[in-house]
Amino acid sequence: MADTPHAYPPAEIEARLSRDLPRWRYQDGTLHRRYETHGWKGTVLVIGAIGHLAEAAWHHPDISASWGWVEIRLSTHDAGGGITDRDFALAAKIEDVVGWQPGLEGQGLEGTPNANPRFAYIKYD
Ligand SMILES: C[C@H](O)[C@H](O)[C@H]1CNC2=NC(N)=NC(=O)C2=N1
Repeated sequence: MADTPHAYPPAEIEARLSRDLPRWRYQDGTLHRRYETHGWKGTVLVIGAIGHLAEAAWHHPDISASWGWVEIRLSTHDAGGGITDRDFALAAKIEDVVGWQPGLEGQGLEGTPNANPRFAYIKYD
């Protein structure tokens, strides 16, 4: 049986979020993040991306969604619902991938033409 991962106390969770994941919140015992989108297509694409990351990580968030938003809640079942390194690691990867704007990185990728409502799909915050 794999060791039970260490669960952090609230004060450490808050400090780590403030330092590393400022757009995430410690809410109802979970690491919580809300992403806004321009509509259903964007919402489904974001869910799909997070779904892949979760399966690759073998660590799965609770996901809720509607037309223009996706909410993520992370905790570790194997630690009785506590917040562990697994949650912070997956949250960081999700934030990197969903928030990725290659058009701002000057590496040759144009990025989504967000100024055009026909193509914009994530509301970057
Ligand atoms: C049954 C148990 O959920 C699984 O073994 C794995 C996969 N995904 C998981 N996801 C989350 N959030 N916590 C876990 O402890 C976990 N464990």
